[in-house]
Amino acid sequence: MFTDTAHAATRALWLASKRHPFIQQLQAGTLPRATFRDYLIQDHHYLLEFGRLYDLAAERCQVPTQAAQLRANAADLRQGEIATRETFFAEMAITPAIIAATPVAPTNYAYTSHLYRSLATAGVPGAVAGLLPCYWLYAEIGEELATKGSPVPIYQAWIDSYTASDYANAMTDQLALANAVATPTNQAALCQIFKRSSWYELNFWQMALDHEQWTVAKPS
Ligand SMILES: Cc1ncc(CN)c(N)n1
Repeated sequence: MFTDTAHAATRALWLASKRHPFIQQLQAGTLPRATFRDYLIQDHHYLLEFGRLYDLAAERCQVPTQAAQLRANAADLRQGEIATRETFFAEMAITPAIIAATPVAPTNYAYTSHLYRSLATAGVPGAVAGLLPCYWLYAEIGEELATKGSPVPIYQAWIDSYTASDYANAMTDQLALANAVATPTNQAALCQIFKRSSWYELNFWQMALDHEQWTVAKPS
């Protein structure tokens, strides 16, 4: 199955994400609040693009049941993960104006661009493969962190949001969709896309930890 192959091919990258200092500090409660705040702002930009990708993939999808699932995924994302973050934003004094004034950081821009590229070059299966590590890796990180928890309530709430049953159900549907769109012909390309998304997931933690900025000048 495609998901087994992709998961096996990215084991080392995923382990690096699970052991990343951002995750370790979040679990220990030592992650600076300013770092988490910046992560939330960048991640909001990311999640908006994620929803748009689902919409675009749904528009292009020729299989009605899969198109319906992609549309449902977009709705679930907006009513679930994106909506959940509103309580975090209130606690961290993150306003729509602050989000709008914060440029998308280079790694975030590159990751979301990779997702659009995956749709452009490998169609709906490419988008599905590119989006899958986002769900799946966070579910695994949430599961691992849940066993220890975090002493900081907002970090614990973040962990809880990835172990909630609706997130787990969405995960199962994503895996089934990925296996449905994979074929012997496209599987190698999908695996490459999945791997690259996994690499960007790892770099996203580092981006947040570094408060990454455009080094020369922000493109307008
Ligand atoms: C970058 C990133 N990757 C994954 C997730 C979990 N949906 C997220 N919120 N942000």
